[in-house]
Amino acid sequence: MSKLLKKPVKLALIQLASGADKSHNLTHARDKVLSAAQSGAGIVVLPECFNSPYGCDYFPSYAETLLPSPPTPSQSPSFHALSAMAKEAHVYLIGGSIPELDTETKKYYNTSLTFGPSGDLLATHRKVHLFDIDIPGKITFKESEVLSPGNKVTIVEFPEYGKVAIAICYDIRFPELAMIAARKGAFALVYPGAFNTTTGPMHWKLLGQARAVDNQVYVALCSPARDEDASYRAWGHSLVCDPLAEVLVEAGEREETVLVDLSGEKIEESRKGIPVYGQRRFDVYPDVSKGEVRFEDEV
Ligand SMILES: O=C(O)CCC(=O)C(=O)O
Repeated sequence: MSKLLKKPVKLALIQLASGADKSHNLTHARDKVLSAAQSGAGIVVLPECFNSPYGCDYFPSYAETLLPSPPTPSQSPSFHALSAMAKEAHVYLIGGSIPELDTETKKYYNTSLTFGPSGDLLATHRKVHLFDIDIPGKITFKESEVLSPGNKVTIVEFPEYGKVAIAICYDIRFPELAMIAARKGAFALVYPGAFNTTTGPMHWKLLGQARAVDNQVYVALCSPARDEDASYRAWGHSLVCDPLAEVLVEAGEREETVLVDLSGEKIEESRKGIPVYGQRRFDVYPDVSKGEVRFEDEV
């Protein structure tokens, strides 16, 4: 048995086409999750903001309340839909992300919910690094105008398989999160994300491969499908890199589900062949996974 990934598993990334109608987005996601499970997937991933269009203008009107947990169905229809689809499909479901409103603090977050095959909530990740960029003439985006950042590293244990790290989109640009998760024993880093037609071609695949080669783990990036009429045009190209940073599977721009088999042996082989994993010089520089790392939400 592999140390990190207890048994092989099929991973599905659903490059979902979402629109303005939330309840349609939820039923559409359910259909896709069920069909991924029918194709043999044990772990299924949805994209960032899978229940809404993506953009600062949309966060408040689509936001749902998650706390105290569990929320009621009227506080969070997406929580209940995700829980039900995980249970019905009997999969581990990394439910992309949804806009969240904490009614106590009045703060909005970009939040990912992960459910187990019994429909139980396993993890919540609020996007830690907000997408604030300004490339003149190309793209200016300031999530921090509306959203607040999360404040923890998220690693979730899937009892049948092992540990998976979850972070959202822009979080992938910060290698520390990935390094910490890999050194804490994650076999995969999963990023629901919605890059765009400027930074997508520049960095999407490169960042997936970079996090994989640095950490010798699987890396999965799951985008929404591109909507040419939307104010924010997602890059698409959902992909999975193996621990040698080879891209195993890559979607196009439209709605599509990509499936790939993950095996623990592949992680161990890659680490045996190129043993950087055990050659680090923590006498020369610090190990970011040690010391001040927050794994729990600050209340
Ligand atoms: O980092 C990028 O280029 C895109 C990030 C993004 O779209 C996001 O965080 O939602």
